[in-house]
Amino acid sequence: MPALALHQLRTRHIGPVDLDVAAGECVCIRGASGSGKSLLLRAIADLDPHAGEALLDGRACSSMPGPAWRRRVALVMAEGQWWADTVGEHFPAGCTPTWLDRVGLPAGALDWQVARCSTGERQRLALLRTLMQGPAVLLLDEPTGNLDEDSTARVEAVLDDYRREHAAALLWVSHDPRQAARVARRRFLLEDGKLVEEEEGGKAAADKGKAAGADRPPDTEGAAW
Ligand SMILES: Nc1ncnc2c1ncn2[C@@H]1O[C@H](COP(=O)(O)OP(=O)(O)OP(=O)(O)O)[C@@H](O)[C@H]1O
Repeated sequence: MPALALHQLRTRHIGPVDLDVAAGECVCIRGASGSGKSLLLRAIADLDPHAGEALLDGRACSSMPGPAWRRRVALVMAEGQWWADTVGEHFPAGCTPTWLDRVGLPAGALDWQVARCSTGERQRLALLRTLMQGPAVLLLDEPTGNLDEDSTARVEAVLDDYRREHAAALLWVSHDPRQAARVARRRFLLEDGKLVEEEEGGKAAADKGKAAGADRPPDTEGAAW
């Protein structure tokens, strides 16, 4: 059974989308600006109205309260949302220096005022905040969009470790085809509201049918922590 399953999902401009993401798998979605990648992730997170169904381990989103769904199927937006003055107030369970170091931030970052954080710092902190909740599915909206090369490599490594350690399903939106090739074996283009699977080398597959990956073994070897 796939960790995340989308059945005929439709939202504004998008769909129907059918997609399975196995536990421990990372699937990448690219597409032109305005093609609807963020809309699709927001619909899966049950933040926008949609038709069709998203399921987590066979359990329908529509059978769960929205906040409970989003704790398990977490959307990580570019810079996250911030409601208190200091970074640490957004980490009720804390965050170890190890985690902060792994994304290139000092231990003292929890004491920072949110207002002083750069966009790249907010992006990494928002990601850590989500990982601390231990979601089963990560919906990643350009998670390295504001980062330099070194920070991008760090975030890719942290997400890869999280995927392996938690057998998490990752749906990763990226504009960078090289990043897509690094992080995901199955990659899709969002075109005219439909997901089209890319073949090796980046060419879109002729088969625009169901994008199912449940028959593939999850890539969970070699957990690093
Ligand atoms: N609340 C809204 N009301 C009306 N149109 C919207 C709304 N939100 C998004 N759109 C439109 O839907 C389309 C898809 O937007 P979306 O943000 O999903 O694109 P995207 O593929 O993520 O783009 P980018 O790569 O630039 O981030 C855009 O044309 C956008 O203007």
